[in-house]
Amino acid sequence: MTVTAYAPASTGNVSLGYDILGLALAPVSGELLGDRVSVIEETSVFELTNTGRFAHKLPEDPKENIVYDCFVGFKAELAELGIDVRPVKMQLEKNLPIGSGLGSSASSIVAALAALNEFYGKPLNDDKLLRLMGKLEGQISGSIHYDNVAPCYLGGLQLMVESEQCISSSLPVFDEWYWTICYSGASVSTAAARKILPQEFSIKTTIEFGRQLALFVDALHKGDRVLAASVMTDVIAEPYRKSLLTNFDNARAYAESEGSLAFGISGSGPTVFAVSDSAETAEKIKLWLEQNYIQNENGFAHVCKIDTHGTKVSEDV
Ligand SMILES: Nc1ncnc2c1ncn2[C@@H]1O[C@H](COP(=O)(O)OP(=O)(O)OP(=O)(O)O)[C@@H](O)[C@H]1O
Ligand SMILES: N[C@@H](CCO)C(=O)O
Repeated sequence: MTVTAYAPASTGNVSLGYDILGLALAPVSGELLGDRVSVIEETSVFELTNTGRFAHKLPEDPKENIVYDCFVGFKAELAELGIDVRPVKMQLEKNLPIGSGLGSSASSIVAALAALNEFYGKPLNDDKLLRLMGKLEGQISGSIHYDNVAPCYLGGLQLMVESEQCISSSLPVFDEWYWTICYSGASVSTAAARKILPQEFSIKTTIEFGRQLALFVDALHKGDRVLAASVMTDVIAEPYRKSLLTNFDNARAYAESEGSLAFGISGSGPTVFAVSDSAETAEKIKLWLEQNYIQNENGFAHVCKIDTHGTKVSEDV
């Protein structure tokens, strides 16, 4: 029986929470914005076929696809439980662009592991799966960060806890907020965008980062949208990364002139996001970004809400 998992796009950092905050995205149009991975059947040799809009951007060798590493990692975890996993035939529908800032590798990893786990009767619990997802994401970006895999798998707005007991905790969200996202069509390597950041920050920046994050979480729990929006600025990555993004300052200036509540880089970019409290403003910003931020035929924009469901697994998706 074929098992298919859909894992949504995600925004890491959310400006103010570098590596600590992430949220899952669902276009209000109802379109899917995420990868789908199917486990079709057991076979004698591992097989992977790629379909979808961005399949042609994937490595040609299936063994260089992160989905293969997911299979290898999953097999090793099950071996520790005394369960033997035979090679499988898998399919990846690659709907998210690579190096987009939308958690593209995370989406493939999460969908692959969720589908494998379901196919084998759920031998791994959420915690084990999340730790494995983080490890595989770290393999690609150079260091483990859960701010894409956790919201992608669990849905909602997630705060990275990373304790022995728990990887991630779900935060309250504002249903009134719209998240306009726009991918320019360029590719930014997450590993490279991490390398350009300083290894140390001043005490002033450190205090500002902590203050903002604390106030944001407090504001979410109090339901104070004005306070939450007022601290959504990025003192860690944006000052260094924005030079990688063509037309970033103009895009921010336009979004702010239209009354957006916050504007920033999604993950390591080049996707940007704007938060608005009306569908009309969100659509207006989307239109401007489509006309002025997109650079080539690979780009796109969506008005989204937070995807509170996360990964969906089904035997007949
Ligand atoms: N299924 C896959 N999906 C995405 N990238 C993959 C996949 N398999 C292998 N890769 C490789 O992993 C690397 C992903 O790079 P990177 O981490 O910069 O992109 P990303 O995860 O798509 O970024 P982002 O999180 O910003 O969307 C690329 O070198 C790509 O070729
Ligand atoms: N927190 C990660 C997200 C990458 O999508 C980073 O900004 O490098």
